[in-house]
Amino acid sequence: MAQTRKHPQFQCIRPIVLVGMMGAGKTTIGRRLAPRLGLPFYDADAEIEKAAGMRVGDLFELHGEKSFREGEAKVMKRLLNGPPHVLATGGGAVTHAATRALIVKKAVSIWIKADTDTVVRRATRRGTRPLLKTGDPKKTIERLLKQRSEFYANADIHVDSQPGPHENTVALIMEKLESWPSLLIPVEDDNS
Ligand SMILES: Nc1ncnc2c1ncn2[C@@H]1O[C@H](COP(=O)(O)OP(=O)(O)O)[C@@H](O)[C@H]1O
Ligand SMILES: O=C(O)C1=C[C@@H](OP(=O)(O)O)[C@@H](O)[C@H](O)C1
Ligand SMILES: [Mg+2]
Repeated sequence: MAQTRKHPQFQCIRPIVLVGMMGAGKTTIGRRLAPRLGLPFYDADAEIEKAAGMRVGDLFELHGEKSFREGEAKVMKRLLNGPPHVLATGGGAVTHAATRALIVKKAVSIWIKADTDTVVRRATRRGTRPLLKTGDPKKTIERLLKQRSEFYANADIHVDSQPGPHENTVALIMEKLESWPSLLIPVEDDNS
């Protein structure tokens, strides 16, 4: 569900897209970042689930990864062609060439990074990631990271997932966005 809070000091004029591996914290951090920017929050997986009327795991099981990727690309296109927002992508969204091009054209992208063991621990916690249900999760993560690193590395901003409260990672991202040219535009204070 989209969440907005008005920010009195600036308007963020481009979508902010979070990329990175499963378990890096895109959904968790994105949800907290959006109100700081006065933007609505969207999670690509949640949007796919809404459109398909089923959970990501069931989509993979019933229709396969290819069909999921098609749905994911459609959702990314719809959101990125809309007004500014914070968008947490699924870890594999960047494997789609048109999606990558759209991110470059429309958004400021942020790669949330975490080491492999951290990613494995976090991503396997709830058993909701179909790609980690079979085989050795660590080997799967290492393989996917090899395939995807060059795409993640193309992100405009790189941020290491911070230890401690989520707010630490949000604060680091805010710092970087504040110095990103022509992104946060000052707005008039109505009361002045
Ligand atoms: N900086 C962090 N420190 C500790 N735990 C985190 C951090 N970021 C995310 N998590 C936890 O890791 C798990 C996966 O996070 P999630 O936001 O779903 O990742 P993603 O969307 O990138 O797959 C969640 O349980 C979340 O609370
Ligand atoms: O890395 C991937 O291919 C996937 C990541 C998941 O999202 P998160 O990155 O939010 O876990 C979800 O889209 C699906 O399970 C596939
Ligand atoms: Mg997520």
